This record gives sequence, structure tokens and C-alpha cells, in this order.
Amino acid sequence: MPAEGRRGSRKIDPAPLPAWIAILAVVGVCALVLPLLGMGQRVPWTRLASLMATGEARDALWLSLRSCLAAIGVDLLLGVPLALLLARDWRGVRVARVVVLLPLSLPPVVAGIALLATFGRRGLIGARLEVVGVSIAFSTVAVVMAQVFVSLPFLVTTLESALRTRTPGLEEAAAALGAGPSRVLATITAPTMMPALARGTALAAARCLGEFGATLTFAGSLQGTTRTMPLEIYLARETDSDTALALGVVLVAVGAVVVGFTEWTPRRRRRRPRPAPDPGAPSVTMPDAPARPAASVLVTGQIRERGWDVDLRVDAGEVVAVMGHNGAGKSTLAEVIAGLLGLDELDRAEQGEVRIGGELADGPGTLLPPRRRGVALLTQQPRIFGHMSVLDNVGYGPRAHGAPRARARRIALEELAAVGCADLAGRRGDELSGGQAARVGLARALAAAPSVLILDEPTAALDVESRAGVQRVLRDRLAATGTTAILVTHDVIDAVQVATRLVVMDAGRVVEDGTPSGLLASPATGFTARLAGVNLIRGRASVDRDRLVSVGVGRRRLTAALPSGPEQAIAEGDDVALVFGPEAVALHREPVAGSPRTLLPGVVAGVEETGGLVTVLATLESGETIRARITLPAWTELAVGVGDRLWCAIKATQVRAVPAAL
Ligand SMILES: Nc1ncnc2c1ncn2[C@@H]1O[C@H](COP(=O)(O)OP(=O)(O)OP(=O)(O)O)[C@@H](O)[C@H]1O
Repeated sequence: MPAEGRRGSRKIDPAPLPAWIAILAVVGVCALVLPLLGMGQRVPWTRLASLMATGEARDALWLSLRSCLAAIGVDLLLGVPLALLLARDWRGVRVARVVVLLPLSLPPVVAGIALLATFGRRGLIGARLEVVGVSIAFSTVAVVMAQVFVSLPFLVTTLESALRTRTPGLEEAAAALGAGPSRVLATITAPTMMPALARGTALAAARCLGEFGATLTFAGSLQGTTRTMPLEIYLARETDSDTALALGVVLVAVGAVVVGFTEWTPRRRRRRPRPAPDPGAPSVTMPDAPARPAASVLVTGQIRERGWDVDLRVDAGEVVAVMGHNGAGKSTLAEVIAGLLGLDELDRAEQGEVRIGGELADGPGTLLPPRRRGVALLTQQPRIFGHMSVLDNVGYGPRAHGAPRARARRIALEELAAVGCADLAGRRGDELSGGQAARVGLARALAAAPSVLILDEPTAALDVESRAGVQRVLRDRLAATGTTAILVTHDVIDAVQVATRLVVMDAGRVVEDGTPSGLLASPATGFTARLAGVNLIRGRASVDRDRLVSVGVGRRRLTAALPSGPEQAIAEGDDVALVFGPEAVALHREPVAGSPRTLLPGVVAGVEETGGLVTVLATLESGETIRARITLPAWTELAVGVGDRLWCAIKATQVRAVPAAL
């Protein structure tokens, strides 16, 4: 395409509005703009400067600007805390919101009467102030108070609605990383509410500039003291319409500048990515985050509303996978440990408790906030702070725990390199793909060096390759730091690779608890039985010249030939799990020849027939039990029964080798 023909990519509106909406919108614009055009056409433009040079006009303009500035200062001082409070859920918040919005519905003159009745010489508070020599009514202070009364609701309601519709969970994520309330306010709440704050301030300022009725009633009309622009315009209109028009057009111009200011806020600057140590070598770098000692976890208690009643102990340094159906209560367990959800309060005798490192985190009279538990929780939504760089996101935990900036950045760079994201360090948090955000979230959780790390399906959003990479990083890092970890997952491979213990939950209860291979070999529940649909044999890897991975099973070997990506590379002596489906196993009465097949002797331990297929359980020489699924005719032809010997031929091409937790 010739260069001169290029005009950038064309924009597609994926959900165009119906034409009648556009027509009504144009009519709306006309309703707002036409009166201004009408006024503009009457303004004596050539005499504008001389009309604005009179003492009255200058006094009014100056007073309007001063009082507006003072009122906005008060609005910000009172309105921001009010909006922060109203944006939270507490008993009576709805009533409070209505009260705050009430001045919007009052005619300004009624607002003036209300202010006079309260702060006037004989008012509720004014009379008491008079006694100590303070008089508010008919002073510049009264002008400011009138402006605050009518403008504050604009600021509060704009800010409060923006706060309530923000990305949820950012403040919780910051608190879980160890930040106290003031740090969360300064680093997360304040920056994310800036656009709404600017818009609310502009609206409030516009309302202050245009305020008339309340000011006239409460403050009167003294030139230089209380006569603002709107009052001056009203007076001039009676005697000199040219001055009124000149003042009016200046007021419109000032208002347009104030409101327009928020529409054209400066563009965000992209920072150049910073160089990072060894970005190409994920999982090799072992960051020296200030590790806190791993802590044990004890949960015993219930949440009746969710039908959840759990008794679980995790030792310090243990890595536990938690599996179960949707709604089984896995995320509830994560939230209870992280401190996002409290156990039910019951009688003292029945009251459950959560202990982390032996310290009571939830129990009679105690409910520690997330930041004081030393627990990092990483969920499917990694809740990356969009307004910060990736580097600052990952360095957030160390900073919250008091690390100097330089050290926090170094830890962050190392953790990013460890998850293979060093090249993203300079990006903003809201410029990441889902998979990148998951990796950065993991780096951030690890950088906080928690005593307990909870991972609630952190790899669910990743593609197969990235998932394998993150799993490997996770396994290596957990092994290096010895951090206690609880991994909620739906993927049995996840569980096998990372965890040494598997807990199965069902209907809010722990129903199975043991080693992954132990549970899969002899499942006690339907869920584990279905999980056990895969065969899994663990062992120490032997890698031959053809890059085939095998593990010893009795006197023979089971071989996997599935290609592994670089992330899954397995070396001689690594602990591995060989995973294969029951369909990959063929059964024979006599040993069969041929390669590449693994041929393992076994004894029939059980037989099940469903839908014309027979599942045969065979116990191998090593004592492990595997499943084979064959057709009914093939089973009949075999003519063996429980207790008989047979040979299991397993195609190496259908066996997958994955690194396994020790
Ligand atoms: N905010 C909530 N309020 C009330 N009940 C809830 C809430 N969140 C979850 N529950 C209920 O608590 C129970 C356990 O849910 P939980 O989210 O812990 O399950 P899960 O095992 O994590 O499920 P999934 O695999 O779908 O994530 C479910 O019955 C669910 O409906």
C-alpha cells in the first residue's frame, strides 16, 4: 500500500446505536447550545474589554473566582472522605446517600433560607456564634458556605458512583500484600479515583460559579464582599443589558474552561521497559526475596450460609492441592485462610478457629485482617494494579513490608525474570494479556514472600505452554523457598506436579486427604474415581539417547515418548509422574513382542463393565494399580478373571511425562 494512502487503521463500531438515538441526542445538544448561540449573537463583542474593566465587573469576577476556589477546597476536604465512606457497604448507607443528595433537589432559595435559619444572627448555630463575636451571614464566608452547600453533592455523588463501579478487589489485593489502610488509600484508592475526582471537582466548580439563589438569600449582595458574578449579572440586567451579556459570556467561558479541563487530561506516558537480569531464563533465577518462615495452617470451623464445615491442618512447608466439583467450597477455604471471609460466630465451645503459624487469626474475639496474616492469595483474576508499572506491582509487597525502593525493585525484577516476564517490567499493569497478568500476579505474590501462599486456580487463564511454564516456576520456587502453599485446582496434572498432598472437597467438607498417587490408586469417592480415570505412575526419570523418559516399575520400565516443550524439559534423575489414559493400555495373556511398547506384568484386581466397555484394574509388580479399558469381546477373548496374571502393553506415544513434586 502506498505510504500516502495510509490513514491508520479504520475503526469498527461493534455495537452501533440506532439512528433515532442519534437524532434525539442531536436535539439534546441543540437544546443546550442554541440559547448560548442566541446570547452570543447579542453580546457586544467589541466593547467586551471596556465593559469588564468597570469596578463592579472586576470585583464580581474576582470574588467569584476566590469564593469558588475556597468552596472547592472545602468540597475536596469534606467530599472525598464522605464519598469513600458512602462507597462502602454499611448499615444505613442508603439513608446517608439520600441525605447527601438532598441539597440537589432543593431550590437554591430554599437552601439559602435553610442556611440563614441555621447560621444567621438568630439561627440555630449563628445565635451562639454571635455571642462569641462571630457573624457569618452576609459575609464572604457565607458566600463560600452557600456554594459548598449546593456544590458538595455534585462532587460526592460523582466520586462515590465511580468508586462503586471500579474494578473490584484491588484494595483487598493490596491489603493482602501487607499494605496498611493509609498505604492502600494513597497507592491504590487515590490514583484509581483521580479521573472521577477531576470530573466531580469540575462539576462542583461549575455549580459554584453559577450559584445565585442561596448566595443572595444567605449572603446578600454587597459589592466586593458577597456580590458574585451571577448576582452582578442579575443586577446589571435591570439597568445595562450589555454589561449583563458581557459578564454572562465571561462566566460561560470560565465554566467551559473548568469543565473542559477534565475532558482533556494529559495522555498517559508509556515508560520504556527497564533492562532486567537474564530475561530469557525463566525458573533459573532464584530471587532473594526476604522470605518469612513458612507457617502451618489450621482451619476448623463452619460457614452455615455456604453449607461449609471444614477441619484441615497443613504443616509448615507443605504443598497441598485442593480439588473438588464446582461449588465444593475450595475458594471459600482460600478466602477463610486469607482473611477475606470470617468463620461463623458460634457459642464459645463450638466456635471454630483459623491459626496461621500457631497464631490465632480467626476465633473467639479475634479476626485478623488479611494484611496481618502473612498469607498471599492469588486468584484467577490476578488483580494487577492497572495504574502502576508491572515492576511497581511486583515490588508492592516488599515496599509494604518496609523494603527500600531500590531493594523492592531488585526483588521485583528478579521475580519477574523467574516467571519469564522481565521484558514487561516497564509496562503498565492494564496493558497485559490475561496470561501475562497471571504470571505477573504469581511474581507479585512470591515477591511478598508470604508465610503461606494460596493459589486459587492461578493458571486457569493460560494456554497449555504458558501453564506448563508457570507450573514449573511455581514448583521450583516453592521448593526453593519452602513456603507453605495451598493450590486450588481442577487439573490433576497441576496437583501432581506441584503438590505432595491432595485434599478432595465435596459439599463444603473434606472427603479425601492423602498423597495424589495414593488417592488416585484407591479412590474413596466418585470424584476421585473420575479423576483416577487417568493412570499415574511416579518415579525417578531416566532419559535415554532418544530423549525417551522412563521410570522403573518393578523389574521393568514404563516409557513416555510424548514430545515435551522446553518448559517441560525433564533431566536424568528428576522426579516425574507418567500419566496415561486407560485406553492406552492393551492387555495380553502372554508377553508380546514389538517396540516401542512397555510391557508390564500384572494381576487382575477388579473388573467393571459399562456400556460395552470393560475397565480392568491391574496391580503391577511395584504394587501400583492401573486401569485398562478394552471392549467386551476383547475381554471375553482374554478369558482371565480376578487374581489371574496378564501383561499390560502401554504405548509410549500415549504416555505423558510431567515433572512431579517430591
Ligand atoms: N458470596 C457468596 N455468598 C453466598 N454463598 C456463596 C458465595 N460464594 C460462594 N457461595 C456458595 O458457597 C459454596 C462454596 O462455593 P466456593 O466458591 O467455595 O466453591 P468452589 O469449590 O471454589 O467452586 P468453583 O470450583 O466453582 O470455583 C457454594 O455453594 C456457593 O454457591
